[in-house]
Amino acid sequence: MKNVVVESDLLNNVLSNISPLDEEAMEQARERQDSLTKPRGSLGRLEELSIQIAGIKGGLPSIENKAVFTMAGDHGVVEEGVSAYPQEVTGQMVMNFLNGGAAVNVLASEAEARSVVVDMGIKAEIEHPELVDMSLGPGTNNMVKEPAMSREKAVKAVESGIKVFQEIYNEEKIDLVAIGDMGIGNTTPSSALISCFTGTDVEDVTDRGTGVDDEGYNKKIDSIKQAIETNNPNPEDPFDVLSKVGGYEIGGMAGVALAAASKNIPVIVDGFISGAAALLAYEIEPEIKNYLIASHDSVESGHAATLNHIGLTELVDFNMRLGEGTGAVLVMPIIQSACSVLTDMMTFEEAKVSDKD
Ligand SMILES: Cc1cc2ncn([C@H]3O[C@H](COP(=O)(O)O)[C@@H](O)[C@H]3O)c2cc1C
Ligand SMILES: O=C(O)c1cccnc1
Repeated sequence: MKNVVVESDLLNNVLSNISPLDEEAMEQARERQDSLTKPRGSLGRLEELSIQIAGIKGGLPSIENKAVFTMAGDHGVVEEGVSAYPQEVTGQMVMNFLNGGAAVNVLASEAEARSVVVDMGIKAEIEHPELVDMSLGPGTNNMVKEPAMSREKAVKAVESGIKVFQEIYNEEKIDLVAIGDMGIGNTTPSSALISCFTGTDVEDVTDRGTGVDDEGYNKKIDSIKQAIETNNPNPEDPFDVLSKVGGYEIGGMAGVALAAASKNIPVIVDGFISGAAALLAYEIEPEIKNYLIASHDSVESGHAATLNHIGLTELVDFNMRLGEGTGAVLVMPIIQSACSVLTDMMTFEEAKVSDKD
């Protein structure tokens, strides 16, 4: 673990329960893969995935219950003109999630995954029985002028993600988790976080998000640079970085990921923003790396810096750049297939197929 001072029993308890993968279970899975009726290694990434998940779960994996956590937050920095869309879209999309009309709903339904929608701090006031209210306020401060949030709120954001996960998990066990985001402007703090944690130049981790024009793109780069200069986040201290240039939903997603890993559950990372959250979780506890599965290669160019830094390789590249958890739920059936191959295929001996000499 990094030298992080964490002022939270809840968080420290979760972190202490993120263990190295079960090597024995992985070796057994590897041996079983090699005994199944196929040339060795012929199912490629599916084999690797099944071995990883066997290591996470400590035995032959079976995946039944799946959930996607879509965490929403608003961002003070939108007043700098960094997004192509107006801020009210955040709340409107949260309503859309609750009414089942968004891309993540459709894809989650295909994957038979439960959709959990969390208000981590949006401007709109929404009353809905299905909305999980963890609001830390009506959006962050404008990070160009001041820290996006206090350190207390940064810790609370991660704790809130942990609490949401634990509550849902206690209702019904989950075998596979996806993290997703909603928050107009949130590619801006994501780029800032990624730049700070990976040491990559701001220009190289900043892209066009919802599709800003050249003017918006330049404002975005200037805002990120200014925010980093004004607040001087310490890259060695993940909560300092989150508080100064982050977002509530980014902290929330990191909390969900850490809590899921502490229960031996694989966590599927979606795109750019969810990637920034995974990176934050990794900076808090590097051991989480083994629990992460990168779903897709976001069009947002800076995503590669995140994946390279953690050491992840995406499963698919579908030219997607939406967020919400869409890419993550899309690959759920692939992950499930990987596990089914390991558990349900017959061995050469069982199927009476001749193995190679
Ligand atoms: C209708 C709509 C639905 C979305 N769903 C996810 N995002 C995505 O776009 C936003 C980030 O891009 P930027 O930083 O450029 O604002 C986030 O809300 C992200 O989840 C959406 C954006 C829009 C407009
Ligand atoms: O990769 C993503 O998740 C993404 C990229 C751009 C805008 N919103 C989300």
